[in-house]
Amino acid sequence: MTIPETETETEETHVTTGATVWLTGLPSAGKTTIAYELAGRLRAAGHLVEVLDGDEIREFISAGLGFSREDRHTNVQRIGFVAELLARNGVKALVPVIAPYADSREAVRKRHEENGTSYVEVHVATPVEVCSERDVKGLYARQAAGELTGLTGVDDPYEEPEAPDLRIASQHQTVQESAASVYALLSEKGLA
Ligand SMILES: Nc1ncnc2c1ncn2[C@@H]1O[C@H](COP(=O)(O)OS(=O)(=O)O)[C@@H](OP(=O)(O)O)[C@H]1O
Ligand SMILES: Nc1ncnc2c1ncn2[C@@H]1O[C@H](COP(=O)(O)OP(=O)(O)O)[C@@H](O)[C@H]1O
Repeated sequence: MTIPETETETEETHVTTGATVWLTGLPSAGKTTIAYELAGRLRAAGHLVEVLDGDEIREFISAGLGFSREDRHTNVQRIGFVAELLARNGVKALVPVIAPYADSREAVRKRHEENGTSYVEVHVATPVEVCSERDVKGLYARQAAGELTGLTGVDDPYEEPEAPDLRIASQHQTVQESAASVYALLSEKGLA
């Protein structure tokens, strides 16, 4: 069978080194913004990219789950499963998801290791004071007003990664600088 020329060209121009890049951090830390900025840069360089946005995942794959420790763990394992599938098949799976518990994140890392799939952990380490000022979705204000409990980093735990591949102090950087630092890390690791 003759492969149409256009398909051949498409295959040749795509970078197919897959990896999961997990951006963990507090609400409003900058996870989603950095993920989409990085996605644009990677796509421009020919990478296959998917962003597994926490809000979208909770609407579909994790519909019905809340924010208890158990539900957050289940949510993170489901996302980790999908990310690993994508990464194993040549996609850069960018995951801007809080993932507040170290054991949940470790289980995802282990699953990647078992499958020989690259996994990169980025801690978007914006301090809670800055996050609550940004308050992109108004969650910090709602918590302060007593309309919401169990907000990560305020009255619910966030276990900081002890040894992430990269820690980003987004309060001292532009979005472009933060995304560039993740891109540079991927380059160092031979993934970009
Ligand atoms: N109680 C509480 N704590 C933390 N976050 C909350 C809560 N209620 C709603 N939200 C919003 O839910 C968004 C998705 O959360 P995640 O799936 O990333 O959380 S988790 O990893 O399962 O803990 C998360 O998105 P981001 O703000 O982008 O981090 C929050 O905006
Ligand atoms: N260096 C930076 N990296 C990421 N976001 C930043 C940075 N500096 C300022 N911001 C701002 O912080 C906010 C982060 O929101 P968002 O990405 O939705 O956070 P999260 O996904 O962690 O909840 C955005 O308004 C973004 O423009």
